Amino acid sequence: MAASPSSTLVSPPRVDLDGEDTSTLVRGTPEWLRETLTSTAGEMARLARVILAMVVDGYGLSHRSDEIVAATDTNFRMLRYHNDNTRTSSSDGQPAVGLAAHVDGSYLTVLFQNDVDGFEMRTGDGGEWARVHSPGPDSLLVVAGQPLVVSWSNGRLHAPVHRVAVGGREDRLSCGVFLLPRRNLVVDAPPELVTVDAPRRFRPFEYSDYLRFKHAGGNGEDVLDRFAGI
Ligand SMILES: O=C(O)CCC(=O)C(=O)O
Ligand SMILES: [Fe+2]
Repeated sequence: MAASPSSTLVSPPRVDLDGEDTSTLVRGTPEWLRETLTSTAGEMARLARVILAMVVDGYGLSHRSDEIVAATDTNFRMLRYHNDNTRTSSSDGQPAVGLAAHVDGSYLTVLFQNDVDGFEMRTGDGGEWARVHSPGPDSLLVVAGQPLVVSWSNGRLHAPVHRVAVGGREDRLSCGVFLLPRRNLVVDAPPELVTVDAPRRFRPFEYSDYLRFKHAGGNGEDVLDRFAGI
């Protein structure tokens, strides 16, 4: 059996960067770190919005990008995966897992990590796990989430199943900005992306309803199809 995620994952509450109070981000941390975290999180959120606008533009919908980007929220999360050499792998040969396999419920997620790899994506439909090696400290990883698959690509983009494997010599540290549709936004494919050759793949839904369903219905790749697939 792989180790339970909760035994290795230190997950502070997510922080709403667009809300009034970001103090929970850094409660009890020194001023210099507070400033670093706040500005890092803010820049990552800005980048996430630029990338969303690029995706929207890329589908020929640049006239909509301001409106789409304005209807987003972000939150920031810091994660520490404790090194534990005793659990390098489980009895079935699988690596110990620090964060269980899931798909993201954000439009997109921008991740930054220290030099301890562990992020893995499942290739194709239920295929092998592939380790994503960080090319260096100047790099960020961008992961598409399910709302992006629905609304800004009508199924053309893929939201990968991913997880974090642990077992190295040092702790893995990562932080991520999650760019989310506003809770009451209706997530839907724009008419421009629905054609005879590419019929509508998902029914429109309110984002908060999707989140509720996802939290109750698990993290599997099929959540979106079960919830809104046509
Ligand atoms: O910590 C990581 O590298 C991945 C985190 C992640 O996938 C998530 O929080 O959704
Ligand atoms: Fe994720």
